[in-house]
Amino acid sequence: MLKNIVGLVTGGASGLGLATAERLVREGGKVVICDLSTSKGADIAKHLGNNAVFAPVDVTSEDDVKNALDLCKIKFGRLDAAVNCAGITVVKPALNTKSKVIHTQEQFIKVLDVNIGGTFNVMRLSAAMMSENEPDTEGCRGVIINTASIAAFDGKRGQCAYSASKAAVVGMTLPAARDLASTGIRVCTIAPGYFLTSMTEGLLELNGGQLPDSMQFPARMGKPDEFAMAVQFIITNPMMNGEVIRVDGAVRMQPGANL
Ligand SMILES: CCCCCCCCCCCCC[C@H](O)CC(=O)SCCNC(=O)CCNC(=O)[C@H](O)C(C)(C)COP(=O)(O)OP(=O)(O)OC[C@H]1O[C@@H](n2cnc3c(N)ncnc32)[C@H](O)[C@@H]1OP(=O)(O)O
Ligand SMILES: NC(=O)c1ccc[n+]([C@@H]2O[C@H](COP(=O)([O-])OP(=O)(O)OC[C@H]3O[C@@H](n4cnc5c(N)ncnc54)[C@H](O)[C@@H]3O)[C@@H](O)[C@H]2O)c1
Repeated sequence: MLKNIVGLVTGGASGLGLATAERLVREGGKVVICDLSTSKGADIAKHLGNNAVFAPVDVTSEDDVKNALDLCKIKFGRLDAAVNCAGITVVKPALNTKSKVIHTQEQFIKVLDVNIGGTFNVMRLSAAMMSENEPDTEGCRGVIINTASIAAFDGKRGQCAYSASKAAVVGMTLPAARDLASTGIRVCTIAPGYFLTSMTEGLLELNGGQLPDSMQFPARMGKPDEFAMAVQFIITNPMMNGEVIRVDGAVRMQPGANL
């Protein structure tokens, strides 16, 4: 149960973030859906009803995130959980050994800016708002959940930028938990494997409809709500802090193309 939990979910208009927003509302909570102004976030919030509101946010923008937190305060009065799902990827070898095309520095930096900078921006500003909460019986004032990827550990060819960004999200988990412990704010990271979202759609087709041999069990793509179940577990378990959890069916990515 997430009754009366007020959450803020970035990337909440699609995929894993959307599933998280839907589960929050379904389980009795409230949610600020943060996503790009070009996303379907407004329609999604309207569909979810009075316990959901949309805030147009680029997670790399301090003003956008501050405006979303102000909206959260006005609409719901507090913030208990921030879930960073917003993220992008670039699939490109540092050097394509066949075409001799070199990965651009701009593309590399852009991925880091959104995936690392955006995550940190939301973490720091959300923590400031959570620190105003009255602590619960455990002394807890809030929880922050970031999204890495198994690519942080098993990066494939073409994933230098993406894997670097997700390894950084992994790397921030413990220091952030240490920074915020005295305020009673917990910080965890989920490292998903293959989940069926718009980010991964077409991957299976590109792979000739074949799942990777390294997929163990269950031998299928994950469902976005199975990610949201992990979010609910972390929110509701006071001992979950400073840890990274792979949610991947024991898959370990191999070097090659696609999956
Ligand atoms: C361009 C579209 C690609 C597919 C789109 C994928 C969308 C990505 C969505 C990711 C979302 C994140 C999901 C989540 O976090 C979990 C994951 O990370 S899922 C994994 C997602 N997959 C990827 O990110 C892509 C992985 N990489 C590739 O698909 C390809 O490597 C490439 C980057 C598209 C480059 O393709 P190619 O240039 O054809 O090179 P290949 O890697 O396929 O190799 C072809 C051939 O050459 C040999 N070779 C290539 N590079 C090297 C090298 N540096 N050294 C030695 N040999 C090399 C390679 O062995 C192959 O030979 P073969 O095996 O065929 O004999
Ligand atoms: N799908 C998977 O298999 C998988 C696996 C591991 C990790 N992840 C990670 O999970 C997160 C969610 O991915 P998804 O699969 O749901 O992808 P998705 O593309 O369906 O959703 C990502 C959302 O983030 C939003 N977004 C992108 N840049 C933004 C920005 N600058 N500001 C605000 N919002 C922004 C997009 O508009 C989109 O709605 C990402 O961080 C991704 O790297 C996904």
